Amino acid sequence: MAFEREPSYRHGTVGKVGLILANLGTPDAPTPSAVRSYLRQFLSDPRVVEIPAPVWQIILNLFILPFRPKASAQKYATIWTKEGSPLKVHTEKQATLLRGFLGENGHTLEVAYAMRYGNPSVPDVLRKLKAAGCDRILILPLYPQYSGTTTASVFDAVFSHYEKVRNVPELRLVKNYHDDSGYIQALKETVLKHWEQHGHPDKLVMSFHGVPKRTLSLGDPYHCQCHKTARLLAAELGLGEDQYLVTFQSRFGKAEWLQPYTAPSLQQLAQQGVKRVDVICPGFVGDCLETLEEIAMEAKHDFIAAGGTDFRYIPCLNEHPGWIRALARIAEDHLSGWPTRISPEMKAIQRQNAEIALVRAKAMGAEE
Ligand SMILES: C=CC1=C(C)c2cc3[nH]c(cc4nc(cc5[nH]c(cc1n2)c(C)c5CCC(=O)O)C(CCC(=O)O)=C4C)c(C)c3C=C
Ligand SMILES: [Fe+2]
Ligand SMILES: [Fe+2]
Repeated sequence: MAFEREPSYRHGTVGKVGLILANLGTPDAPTPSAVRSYLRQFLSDPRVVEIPAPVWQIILNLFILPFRPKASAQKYATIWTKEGSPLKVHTEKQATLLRGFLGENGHTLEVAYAMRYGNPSVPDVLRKLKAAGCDRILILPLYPQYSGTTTASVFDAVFSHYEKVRNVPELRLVKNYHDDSGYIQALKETVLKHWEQHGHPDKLVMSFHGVPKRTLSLGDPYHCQCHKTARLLAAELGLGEDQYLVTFQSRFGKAEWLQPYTAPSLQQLAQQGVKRVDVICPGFVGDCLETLEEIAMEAKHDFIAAGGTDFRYIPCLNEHPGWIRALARIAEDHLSGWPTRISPEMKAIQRQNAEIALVRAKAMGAEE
Protein backbone atom coordinates (compact mmCIF):
# COMPACT_ATOMS: atom_id res chain seq x y z
CA MET A 1 0.00 0.00 0.00
CA ALA A 2 1.27 3.52 -0.83
CA PHE A 3 0.99 6.08 1.95
CA GLU A 4 0.31 9.71 1.06
CA ARG A 5 3.28 12.04 0.77
CA GLU A 6 3.43 14.57 3.61
CA PRO A 7 4.79 18.12 3.70
CA SER A 8 8.32 17.97 5.21
CA TYR A 9 8.26 18.02 8.96
CA ARG A 10 9.15 21.40 10.52
CA HIS A 11 10.95 21.44 13.83
CA GLY A 12 9.04 23.24 16.58
CA THR A 13 5.73 22.89 14.77
CA VAL A 14 2.80 23.72 17.04
CA GLY A 15 -0.17 21.67 15.88
CA LYS A 16 -3.68 23.02 16.13
CA VAL A 17 -6.62 21.19 17.65
CA GLY A 18 -9.60 20.26 15.46
CA LEU A 19 -13.09 19.11 16.39
CA ILE A 20 -15.49 17.36 14.04
CA LEU A 21 -19.20 17.13 14.74
CA ALA A 22 -20.11 13.98 12.81
CA ASN A 23 -23.62 13.22 11.65
CA LEU A 24 -25.31 10.63 9.46
CA GLY A 25 -25.67 12.65 6.27
CA THR A 26 -28.50 13.40 3.94
CA PRO A 27 -29.05 13.59 0.17
CA ASP A 28 -27.79 16.68 -1.70
CA ALA A 29 -31.26 17.26 -3.15
CA PRO A 30 -34.80 15.85 -2.72
CA THR A 31 -34.59 14.06 -6.07
CA PRO A 32 -34.59 10.32 -6.86
CA SER A 33 -31.05 10.44 -8.30
CA ALA A 34 -29.55 12.31 -5.33
CA VAL A 35 -31.40 10.03 -2.90
CA ARG A 36 -30.23 6.95 -4.85
CA SER A 37 -26.55 7.83 -4.56
CA TYR A 38 -26.99 8.65 -0.85
CA LEU A 39 -28.84 5.40 -0.17
CA ARG A 40 -26.32 3.39 -2.20
CA GLN A 41 -23.48 4.60 0.03
CA PHE A 42 -25.54 4.36 3.26
CA LEU A 43 -27.02 0.92 2.65
CA SER A 44 -23.72 -0.54 1.38
CA ASP A 45 -22.14 0.08 4.79
CA PRO A 46 -21.68 -3.36 6.46
CA ARG A 47 -22.29 -1.68 9.84
CA VAL A 48 -25.80 -0.74 8.70
CA VAL A 49 -26.88 -3.94 6.98
CA GLU A 50 -25.16 -7.05 8.30
CA ILE A 51 -25.97 -9.33 5.37
CA PRO A 52 -22.91 -10.73 3.49
CA ALA A 53 -22.05 -8.20 0.77
CA PRO A 54 -22.38 -10.47 -2.32
CA VAL A 55 -25.98 -11.39 -1.37
CA TRP A 56 -26.92 -7.92 -0.07
CA GLN A 57 -25.61 -6.09 -3.14
CA ILE A 58 -27.92 -8.17 -5.34
CA ILE A 59 -30.93 -7.40 -3.12
CA LEU A 60 -29.95 -3.72 -2.88
CA ASN A 61 -29.50 -3.28 -6.62
CA LEU A 62 -32.52 -5.34 -7.71
CA PHE A 63 -35.15 -4.63 -5.07
CA ILE A 64 -34.26 -1.45 -3.20
CA LEU A 65 -32.38 1.08 -5.31
CA PRO A 66 -34.80 0.86 -8.26
CA PHE A 67 -37.78 1.77 -6.01
CA ARG A 68 -36.96 3.36 -2.64
CA PRO A 69 -35.20 6.52 -3.92
CA LYS A 70 -38.37 7.70 -5.67
CA ALA A 71 -40.56 7.13 -2.60
CA SER A 72 -37.96 8.61 -0.23
CA ALA A 73 -37.38 11.65 -2.49
CA GLN A 74 -41.11 12.44 -2.27
CA LYS A 75 -40.85 12.36 1.52
CA TYR A 76 -37.72 14.54 1.51
CA ALA A 77 -39.54 17.05 -0.70
CA THR A 78 -42.13 17.55 2.08
CA ILE A 79 -39.49 18.64 4.63
CA TRP A 80 -36.89 20.35 2.40
CA THR A 81 -36.21 24.00 3.24
CA LYS A 82 -34.82 26.95 1.27
CA GLU A 83 -31.50 26.32 3.03
CA GLY A 84 -31.53 22.60 2.19
CA SER A 85 -32.09 19.37 4.08
CA PRO A 86 -33.03 20.05 7.75
CA LEU A 87 -30.43 17.55 8.97
CA LYS A 88 -27.65 19.45 7.22
CA VAL A 89 -29.02 22.88 8.16
CA HIS A 90 -29.16 21.99 11.88
CA THR A 91 -25.77 20.27 11.87
CA GLU A 92 -24.16 23.31 10.25
CA LYS A 93 -25.79 25.70 12.73
CA GLN A 94 -24.78 23.49 15.66
CA ALA A 95 -21.16 23.56 14.46
CA THR A 96 -21.24 27.37 14.09
CA LEU A 97 -22.77 27.85 17.54
CA LEU A 98 -20.36 25.38 19.14
CA ARG A 99 -17.40 27.20 17.55
CA GLY A 100 -18.66 30.48 19.01
CA PHE A 101 -19.34 28.97 22.41
CA LEU A 102 -15.92 27.33 22.70
CA GLY A 103 -14.31 30.55 21.46
CA GLU A 104 -16.10 32.53 24.18
CA ASN A 105 -14.83 29.97 26.69
CA GLY A 106 -11.28 30.86 25.63
CA HIS A 107 -10.52 27.91 23.35
CA THR A 108 -8.69 28.25 20.06
CA LEU A 109 -9.52 25.34 17.79
CA GLU A 110 -10.96 24.47 14.38
CA VAL A 111 -14.59 23.30 14.53
CA ALA A 112 -16.09 21.58 11.49
CA TYR A 113 -18.89 19.16 10.72
CA ALA A 114 -18.80 16.05 8.56
CA MET A 115 -21.32 13.54 7.26
CA ARG A 116 -20.80 9.78 7.33
CA TYR A 117 -22.72 9.49 4.04
CA GLY A 118 -22.87 12.26 1.46
CA ASN A 119 -21.30 15.69 1.94
CA PRO A 120 -19.14 17.09 3.40
CA SER A 121 -17.56 13.64 3.74
CA VAL A 122 -15.44 12.53 6.71
CA PRO A 123 -12.23 12.13 4.61
CA ASP A 124 -12.69 15.56 2.98
CA VAL A 125 -13.07 17.25 6.35
CA LEU A 126 -10.11 15.35 7.85
CA ARG A 127 -8.00 16.53 4.88
CA LYS A 128 -9.16 20.13 5.40
CA LEU A 129 -8.26 20.04 9.08
CA LYS A 130 -4.85 18.68 8.23
CA ALA A 131 -4.35 21.46 5.69
CA ALA A 132 -5.32 23.93 8.43
CA GLY A 133 -2.48 22.56 10.57
CA CYS A 134 -4.43 20.34 12.99
CA ASP A 135 -2.41 17.62 14.65
CA ARG A 136 -4.99 16.65 17.27
CA ILE A 137 -8.56 15.82 16.31
CA LEU A 138 -11.62 15.15 18.44
CA ILE A 139 -14.47 13.27 16.77
CA LEU A 140 -17.83 14.06 18.34
CA PRO A 141 -20.67 12.07 16.73
CA LEU A 142 -24.09 13.68 16.98
CA TYR A 143 -25.48 10.43 18.37
CA PRO A 144 -26.02 10.54 22.15
CA GLN A 145 -26.62 6.76 22.25
CA TYR A 146 -23.85 4.51 20.97
CA SER A 147 -24.78 2.08 18.21
CA GLY A 148 -22.50 -0.03 16.05
CA THR A 149 -24.67 1.05 13.10
CA THR A 150 -23.97 4.76 13.57
CA THR A 151 -21.22 5.74 16.04
CA ALA A 152 -18.89 2.87 15.13
CA SER A 153 -19.48 3.54 11.47
CA VAL A 154 -18.24 7.13 11.90
CA PHE A 155 -15.14 5.74 13.63
CA ASP A 156 -14.66 3.28 10.72
CA ALA A 157 -14.67 6.20 8.26
CA VAL A 158 -12.01 8.00 10.32
CA PHE A 159 -9.79 4.91 10.68
CA SER A 160 -10.10 3.93 7.05
CA HIS A 161 -9.05 7.45 5.99
CA TYR A 162 -5.92 7.27 8.14
CA GLU A 163 -5.01 3.81 6.80
CA LYS A 164 -3.49 5.69 3.85
CA VAL A 165 -1.95 8.54 5.81
CA ARG A 166 1.72 8.68 6.85
CA ASN A 167 1.58 11.38 9.54
CA VAL A 168 -1.54 10.55 11.56
CA PRO A 169 -2.82 13.12 14.10
CA GLU A 170 -3.56 12.33 17.70
CA LEU A 171 -7.19 11.22 17.85
CA ARG A 172 -9.93 11.18 20.43
CA LEU A 173 -13.40 9.76 19.92
CA VAL A 174 -16.53 10.50 21.93
CA LYS A 175 -18.40 7.22 22.25
CA ASN A 176 -21.70 8.30 23.82
CA TYR A 177 -23.37 10.84 26.09
CA HIS A 178 -26.83 9.32 26.57
CA ASP A 179 -26.74 10.08 30.32
CA ASP A 180 -24.94 13.43 30.20
CA SER A 181 -26.62 15.83 32.61
CA GLY A 182 -26.44 18.80 30.21
CA TYR A 183 -28.06 16.78 27.41
CA ILE A 184 -30.81 15.54 29.74
CA GLN A 185 -31.38 19.06 31.11
CA ALA A 186 -31.69 20.47 27.58
CA LEU A 187 -34.29 17.79 26.75
CA LYS A 188 -36.14 18.58 29.98
CA GLU A 189 -36.19 22.33 29.20
CA THR A 190 -37.53 21.60 25.70
CA VAL A 191 -40.37 19.47 27.07
CA LEU A 192 -41.26 21.91 29.87
CA LYS A 193 -41.34 24.84 27.45
CA HIS A 194 -43.60 22.84 25.16
CA TRP A 195 -45.92 22.00 28.05
CA GLU A 196 -45.99 25.64 29.17
CA GLN A 197 -47.25 26.58 25.70
CA HIS A 198 -49.55 23.63 24.96
CA GLY A 199 -50.45 21.98 28.26
CA HIS A 200 -49.78 18.40 29.34
CA PRO A 201 -50.50 15.24 27.32
CA ASP A 202 -52.06 12.01 28.55
CA LYS A 203 -48.85 10.25 27.55
CA LEU A 204 -45.33 11.30 26.54
CA VAL A 205 -43.98 8.97 23.85
CA MET A 206 -40.17 8.92 23.52
CA SER A 207 -39.40 7.53 20.09
CA PHE A 208 -35.85 6.43 19.22
CA HIS A 209 -34.55 5.25 15.86
CA GLY A 210 -34.74 1.45 15.72
CA VAL A 211 -32.04 -1.10 14.94
CA PRO A 212 -32.33 -4.85 14.23
CA LYS A 213 -33.22 -6.73 17.42
CA ARG A 214 -30.35 -9.18 16.97
CA THR A 215 -27.83 -6.35 17.59
CA LEU A 216 -29.11 -6.28 21.20
CA SER A 217 -28.45 -10.00 21.76
CA LEU A 218 -25.06 -9.54 20.06
CA GLY A 219 -24.05 -7.04 22.74
CA ASP A 220 -24.76 -3.62 21.24
CA PRO A 221 -25.54 -1.22 24.14
CA TYR A 222 -27.89 0.98 22.06
CA HIS A 223 -31.17 -0.38 23.46
CA CYS A 224 -30.00 0.00 27.08
CA GLN A 225 -28.69 3.52 26.45
CA CYS A 226 -32.01 4.62 24.90
CA HIS A 227 -33.86 3.33 27.95
CA LYS A 228 -31.43 5.06 30.29
CA THR A 229 -31.92 8.39 28.49
CA ALA A 230 -35.68 7.89 28.75
CA ARG A 231 -35.55 6.98 32.47
CA LEU A 232 -33.41 10.02 33.27
CA LEU A 233 -35.63 12.38 31.31
CA ALA A 234 -38.78 10.92 32.86
CA ALA A 235 -37.28 11.32 36.33
CA GLU A 236 -36.36 14.95 35.61
CA LEU A 237 -39.92 15.57 34.44
CA GLY A 238 -41.37 13.77 37.45
CA LEU A 239 -43.21 11.26 35.26
CA GLY A 240 -44.46 7.96 36.60
CA GLU A 241 -44.01 4.76 34.57
CA ASP A 242 -47.57 4.96 33.25
CA GLN A 243 -47.08 8.51 31.97
CA TYR A 244 -44.48 7.78 29.30
CA LEU A 245 -43.63 5.11 26.76
CA VAL A 246 -40.37 4.27 24.95
CA THR A 247 -40.77 3.17 21.34
CA PHE A 248 -38.56 2.53 18.28
CA GLN A 249 -39.24 3.89 14.81
CA SER A 250 -38.01 3.65 11.20
CA ARG A 251 -37.96 -0.14 10.84
CA PHE A 252 -36.28 -1.19 7.60
CA GLY A 253 -36.77 -4.62 5.96
CA LYS A 254 -38.49 -7.77 7.18
CA ALA A 255 -36.36 -8.72 10.21
CA GLU A 256 -37.53 -7.95 13.72
CA TRP A 257 -36.24 -4.61 15.10
CA LEU A 258 -36.27 -3.28 18.63
CA GLN A 259 -39.81 -3.19 19.99
CA PRO A 260 -42.30 -1.70 20.63
CA TYR A 261 -42.55 -0.02 17.23
CA THR A 262 -43.62 3.62 17.30
CA ALA A 263 -46.50 3.74 14.79
CA PRO A 264 -48.38 0.61 16.00
CA SER A 265 -47.89 1.77 19.63
CA LEU A 266 -49.50 5.12 18.85
CA GLN A 267 -52.42 3.38 17.14
CA GLN A 268 -52.82 1.10 20.15
CA LEU A 269 -52.77 4.06 22.54
CA ALA A 270 -55.52 5.75 20.52
CA GLN A 271 -57.57 2.55 20.49
CA GLN A 272 -57.17 2.28 24.28
CA GLY A 273 -58.73 5.73 24.62
CA VAL A 274 -55.63 7.88 25.03
CA LYS A 275 -56.73 11.20 23.51
CA ARG A 276 -53.60 13.31 23.60
CA VAL A 277 -49.99 12.25 23.08
CA ASP A 278 -46.82 14.30 22.85
CA VAL A 279 -43.96 12.66 20.94
CA ILE A 280 -40.31 13.52 21.43
CA CYS A 281 -37.34 11.89 19.66
CA PRO A 282 -34.46 12.23 22.16
CA GLY A 283 -31.98 10.19 20.07
CA PHE A 284 -32.05 12.74 17.26
CA VAL A 285 -30.34 15.98 18.24
CA GLY A 286 -31.48 17.71 15.06
CA ASP A 287 -34.73 17.49 13.17
CA CYS A 288 -34.56 15.42 10.00
CA LEU A 289 -36.65 13.21 7.74
CA GLU A 290 -37.21 10.67 10.51
CA THR A 291 -38.70 13.22 12.90
CA LEU A 292 -40.36 15.80 10.63
CA GLU A 293 -41.93 13.40 8.16
CA GLU A 294 -42.13 9.98 9.82
CA ILE A 295 -43.24 11.27 13.25
CA ALA A 296 -44.70 14.77 12.87
CA MET A 297 -46.63 13.84 9.71
CA GLU A 298 -47.05 10.05 9.27
CA ALA A 299 -47.29 8.99 12.92
CA LYS A 300 -49.63 11.89 13.64
CA HIS A 301 -51.89 10.74 10.84
CA ASP A 302 -51.86 7.15 12.19
CA PHE A 303 -52.73 8.29 15.72
CA ILE A 304 -55.61 10.50 14.61
CA ALA A 305 -56.92 7.83 12.20
CA ALA A 306 -57.00 5.36 15.11
CA GLY A 307 -59.19 7.68 17.22
CA GLY A 308 -56.71 9.99 18.97
CA THR A 309 -57.67 13.66 19.01
CA ASP A 310 -54.50 15.57 19.83
CA PHE A 311 -50.98 14.74 18.67
CA ARG A 312 -48.11 17.12 19.32
CA TYR A 313 -44.58 16.64 18.12
CA ILE A 314 -41.89 18.18 20.35
CA PRO A 315 -39.01 19.41 18.15
CA CYS A 316 -35.45 18.14 18.57
CA LEU A 317 -32.78 20.05 20.50
CA ASN A 318 -31.58 21.73 17.29
CA GLU A 319 -30.06 25.12 18.28
CA HIS A 320 -31.33 25.13 21.89
CA PRO A 321 -28.73 27.13 23.90
CA GLY A 322 -28.73 24.54 26.72
CA TRP A 323 -27.91 21.85 24.18
CA ILE A 324 -25.05 23.84 22.64
CA ARG A 325 -23.75 24.49 26.16
CA ALA A 326 -23.94 20.73 26.86
CA LEU A 327 -22.17 19.95 23.61
CA ALA A 328 -19.43 22.44 24.50
CA ARG A 329 -19.00 20.85 27.92
CA ILE A 330 -18.85 17.34 26.43
CA ALA A 331 -16.22 18.64 24.00
CA GLU A 332 -14.26 20.35 26.77
CA ASP A 333 -14.19 17.14 28.83
CA HIS A 334 -12.66 15.29 25.90
CA LEU A 335 -10.30 18.13 24.93
CA SER A 336 -8.78 18.12 28.39
CA GLY A 337 -4.99 18.33 28.29
CA TRP A 338 -4.89 19.42 24.66
CA PRO A 339 -3.48 22.90 23.93
CA THR A 340 -6.66 24.82 23.11
CA ARG A 341 -5.98 27.67 25.52
CA ILE A 342 -2.91 29.30 24.07
CA SER A 343 -1.09 32.60 24.34
CA PRO A 344 -1.40 35.28 21.60
CA GLU A 345 2.24 34.58 20.62
CA MET A 346 1.49 30.87 20.21
CA LYS A 347 -1.64 31.76 18.25
CA ALA A 348 0.49 33.81 15.82
CA ILE A 349 2.92 30.90 15.37
CA GLN A 350 0.00 28.51 14.77
CA ARG A 351 -1.46 30.88 12.18
CA GLN A 352 1.89 31.09 10.43
CA ASN A 353 2.27 27.29 10.52
CA ALA A 354 -1.25 26.80 9.21
CA GLU A 355 -0.53 29.15 6.30
CA ILE A 356 2.68 27.26 5.46
CA ALA A 357 0.87 23.89 5.78
CA LEU A 358 -1.89 25.13 3.46
CA VAL A 359 0.57 26.37 0.84
CA ARG A 360 2.47 23.08 0.98
CA ALA A 361 -0.70 20.98 0.88
CA LYS A 362 -1.88 22.97 -2.15
CA ALA A 363 1.47 22.51 -3.86
CA MET A 364 1.15 18.76 -3.32
CA GLY A 365 -2.44 18.68 -4.57
CA ALA A 366 -3.82 17.53 -1.20
CA GLU A 367 -6.29 20.42 -1.12
CA GLU A 368 -9.15 20.39 -3.58
C1 LIG B 1 -31.07 -0.07 6.93
C2 LIG B 1 -31.01 0.04 8.20
C3 LIG B 1 -30.89 1.24 9.03
C4 LIG B 1 -30.33 1.29 10.29
C5 LIG B 1 -29.74 0.13 11.04
C6 LIG B 1 -30.40 2.64 10.73
C7 LIG B 1 -29.95 3.08 11.98
C8 LIG B 1 -29.98 4.41 12.42
N1 LIG B 1 -30.28 5.52 11.68
C9 LIG B 1 -30.21 6.64 12.49
C10 LIG B 1 -30.47 7.96 12.13
C11 LIG B 1 -31.06 8.36 10.93
N2 LIG B 1 -31.52 7.55 9.91
C12 LIG B 1 -32.02 8.32 8.91
C13 LIG B 1 -32.54 7.89 7.70
C14 LIG B 1 -32.54 6.57 7.26
N3 LIG B 1 -32.24 5.45 7.99
C15 LIG B 1 -32.29 4.33 7.17
C16 LIG B 1 -31.97 3.01 7.53
C17 LIG B 1 -31.33 2.60 8.72
N4 LIG B 1 -31.00 3.39 9.77
C18 LIG B 1 -32.66 4.79 5.87
C19 LIG B 1 -32.83 3.90 4.67
C20 LIG B 1 -32.81 6.17 5.93
C21 LIG B 1 -33.08 7.13 4.74
C22 LIG B 1 -34.43 7.56 4.56
C23 LIG B 1 -35.29 6.48 3.97
O1 LIG B 1 -35.14 6.15 2.80
O2 LIG B 1 -36.12 5.98 4.76
C24 LIG B 1 -31.90 9.70 9.29
C25 LIG B 1 -32.43 10.91 8.55
C26 LIG B 1 -31.55 11.37 7.38
C27 LIG B 1 -32.06 12.63 6.72
O3 LIG B 1 -31.62 12.86 5.59
O4 LIG B 1 -32.83 13.40 7.27
C28 LIG B 1 -31.28 9.73 10.54
C29 LIG B 1 -30.89 10.94 11.35
C30 LIG B 1 -29.84 6.20 13.78
C31 LIG B 1 -29.66 7.11 14.98
C32 LIG B 1 -29.70 4.81 13.74
C33 LIG B 1 -29.31 3.85 14.79
C34 LIG B 1 -29.24 4.07 16.04
FE1 LIG C 1 -31.64 5.43 9.97
FE1 LIG D 1 -38.02 6.70 8.17
